[in-house]
Amino acid sequence: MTERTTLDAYLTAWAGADATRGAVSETIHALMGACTTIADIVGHGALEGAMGAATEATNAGGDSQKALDLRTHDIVVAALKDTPVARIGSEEADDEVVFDDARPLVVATDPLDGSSNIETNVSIGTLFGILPNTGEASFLQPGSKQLAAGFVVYGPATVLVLTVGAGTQVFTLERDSGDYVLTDADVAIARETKEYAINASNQRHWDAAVQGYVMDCLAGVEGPREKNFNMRWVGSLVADVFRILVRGGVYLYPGDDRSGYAQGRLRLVYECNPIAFVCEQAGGAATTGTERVLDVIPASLHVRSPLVAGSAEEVERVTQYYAEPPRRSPLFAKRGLFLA
Ligand SMILES: O=P(O)(O)OC[C@H]1O[C@](O)(COP(=O)(O)O)[C@@H](O)[C@@H]1O
Ligand SMILES: [Mg+2]
Ligand SMILES: [Mg+2]
Repeated sequence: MTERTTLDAYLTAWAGADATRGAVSETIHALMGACTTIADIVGHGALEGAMGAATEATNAGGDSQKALDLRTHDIVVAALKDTPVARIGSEEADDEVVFDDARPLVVATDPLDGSSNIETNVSIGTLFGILPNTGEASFLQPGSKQLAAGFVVYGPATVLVLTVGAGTQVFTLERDSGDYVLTDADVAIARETKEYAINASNQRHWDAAVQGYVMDCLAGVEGPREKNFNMRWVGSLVADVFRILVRGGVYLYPGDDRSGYAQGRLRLVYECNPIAFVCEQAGGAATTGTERVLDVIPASLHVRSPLVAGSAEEVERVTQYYAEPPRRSPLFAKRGLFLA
């Protein structure tokens, strides 16, 4: 990269004299202050104490909250207190945090994504979506109304994946200066892929469409896809999607027949929508299986949604399994895999 572009320079150029864009820029700047603090905490690992320890508390989704879930929520809230943000909708608070409804924006956030990976020294992250403040129903706007969205991955490097609706950009935290430096401009997700990501331990609970899709991937060159697939599953949405931005792939968290999982595990407003916006702006796609994620009207702040996101052709292919009656590949019929 010949020219060094910082996040602040990028946002200043994008915002120009536009007041709304200025407010969005200020909000992203404040969010990144929080994320740098979180990156520092995460980077200390066990020296910070038991970050992955379960607390007594549970969130609206029924997950038991870890110490770092609560700490990161507090850090994000504190960082946005004196910004253009009127309200925060966070995974870790049942109710919205309301600052001042005269302000123009609201922020939806999953302050700590990948909670089950905290203790394992595997990448975790923070997701956010910024919406116009429309009052009490602000978080019930579809994801297509997001003014900006993205996520930070706390991995070997701390990276910010950001879209302000003008492509998807990757910035890397330069630890010495504290700057987020543009390291991959206008990311393009490969349209085709031979790699998928799904929690295969739930296979017996999947619907027929996902059963059929994965079965045909597993059939490899001898199957209907006529190519061998690889599988990767980090178990942190942010890390799995970052890999997809880098080398293509598709992430699936479908609904399944476990109790409470009819709409999958992920939350629409602060997980699926930011991912969908980032993927679409990188030339990829995101669907529930039957509907574009960004078109879904959220029933509530914490509502769940199935998610299939990543390489455009592969996402489209998954939607075909939902649209057409599932079939069994001859290979699987012969070998009896997955069959009752
Ligand atoms: O291991 P599971 O239960 O299938 O769920 C994994 C998924 O759940 C999540 O951890 C949900 O996010 P949280 O950690 O914010 O609850 C995703 O990051 C991940 O992809
Ligand atoms: Mg999450
Ligand atoms: Mg979380």
